[in-house]
Amino acid sequence: MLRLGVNIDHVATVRNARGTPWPDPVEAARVAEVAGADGITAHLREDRRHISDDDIARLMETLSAPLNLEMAATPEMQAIALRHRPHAVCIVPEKREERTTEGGLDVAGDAGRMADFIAPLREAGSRVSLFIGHDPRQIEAAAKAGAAVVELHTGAWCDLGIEGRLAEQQAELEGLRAGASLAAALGLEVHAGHGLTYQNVGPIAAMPEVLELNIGHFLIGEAILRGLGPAIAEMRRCMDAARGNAG
Ligand SMILES: CC(=O)[C@@H](O)[C@H](O)COP(=O)(O)O
Ligand SMILES: NCC(=O)COP(=O)(O)O
Repeated sequence: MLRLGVNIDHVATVRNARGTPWPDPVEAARVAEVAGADGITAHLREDRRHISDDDIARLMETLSAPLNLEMAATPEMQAIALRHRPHAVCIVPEKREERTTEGGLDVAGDAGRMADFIAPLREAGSRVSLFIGHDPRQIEAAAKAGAAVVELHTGAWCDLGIEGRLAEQQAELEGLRAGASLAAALGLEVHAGHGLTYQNVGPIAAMPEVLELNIGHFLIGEAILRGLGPAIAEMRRCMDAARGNAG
């Protein structure tokens, strides 16, 4: 079964554009759960541009589905994760000036620090995931650092499709396939996400090693047009069709 984690960050983006309490990402999480999301993902950025500390506290209080807290590898974020002990913590690279998460973590170049950062989170009971590209060096380093999961960054695959660079997109897909297979062989659970849409989710969902997709920006955009529940149902249909278990 391929799980769908719904990322609610950009409900908070709309809320924060006006400084009102609405739309509430926690209410969006509740709607997503009812619509069949297997989990909720929220990225608490250091600059708090969308999800806030209070959102994380309320998600922890009210959510039945597992929460996947995305965060940078900083002492501040580690303390927040240790206080809340979410089901999963996904460590992502973060740059203040970026529009969205660019590339994956450099685990190989920072192996000791990453292992030290992961250990207390794991001891606190959170499943630790590292958001990385498909470079074999990074996957091997993630396994050595003690991660339970790797989430493969699908952003480049998605962007190459938008730009019509189809040969390069195919090469990127081959890299993701090889990465998924290596990660599973090393005993890591494999997730994928970033930039996924109804149109491009198929080849990623079809990879047998991938057990979870985290999808946000596109789904929240679709929710404006057709409602969050129907948008999630359509994404689930696309995922199931690609996985070969369409009803
Ligand atoms: C880590 C990741 O891929 C997503 O959580 C994404 O970062 C959503 O947040 P932004 O759109 O602010 O990058
Ligand atoms: N980790 C990826 C994620 O949570 C959602 O990314 P996006 O669909 O908002 O690009």
